[in-house]
Amino acid sequence: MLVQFYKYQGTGNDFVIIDNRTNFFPKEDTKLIERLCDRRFGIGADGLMLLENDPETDFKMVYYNSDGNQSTMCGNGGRCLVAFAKQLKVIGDTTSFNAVDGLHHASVDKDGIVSLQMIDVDGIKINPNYSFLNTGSPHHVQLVDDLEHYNVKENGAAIRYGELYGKAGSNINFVKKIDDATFALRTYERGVEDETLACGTGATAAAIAMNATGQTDLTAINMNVEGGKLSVSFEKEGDKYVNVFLNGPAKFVFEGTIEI
Ligand SMILES: N[C@H](CCC[C@H](N)C(=O)O)C(=O)O
Repeated sequence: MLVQFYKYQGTGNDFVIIDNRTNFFPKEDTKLIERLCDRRFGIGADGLMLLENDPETDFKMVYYNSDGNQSTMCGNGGRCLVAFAKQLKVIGDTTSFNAVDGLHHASVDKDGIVSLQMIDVDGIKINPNYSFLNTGSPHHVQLVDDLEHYNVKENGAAIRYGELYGKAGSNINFVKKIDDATFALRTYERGVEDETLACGTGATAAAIAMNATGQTDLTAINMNVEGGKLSVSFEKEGDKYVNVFLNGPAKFVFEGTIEI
């Protein structure tokens, strides 16, 4: 079967997107999804998303990591899917959609910046050398001095597969403070099993963790990632973080067809 696909990227976190509103796609075929994400034998991407119909909202988001397994929420993927839905004229400049972690609202501004509301965050675990929180996906966050030269893949894999996070694992974020309003971030992503150029739920987790651990008192924070610039804003309600938004570009790269 010949399938139309669309390639999007959000600050270098890249995705294959397929319009699956007719429910034709073989969602259980892990090997197929892994091949479509393979950068030599397939299209190449950090993840694959299906746009599907949803009875309550504009659409449903289904997300798979490049290992072919369905996974938890993808922030950059969610932003790219909103841009795709706008391209398809499924939505205008604002939308509500359902994803694995529930209902999301989003908007697209005149410059194509997509602002995605993330889930509320509470129950942050703060340890002396790292924090752990869930922003739709699980994230370990730790400060690193020489982030530029840090071996993210080796050190990230060691923590992700170590005793801290058991079978489920976690995404691993390494952060460096630039100033009170800006942090640099590099992320080892679970399910990609490598560093990605950006991680949206990771940027969200890092920004909240920097506030929760007193690195900054600000609630609107710039996150400089390898693939560009994201920003995160939120409000504190006691120990909870609400009205959490992940903002940044989400760009169409190319479209094509592929035999599956
Ligand atoms: N790899 C993540 C999901 C994608 C997260 C990332 N691409 C984002 O933008 O949030 C996980 O399995 O927890």
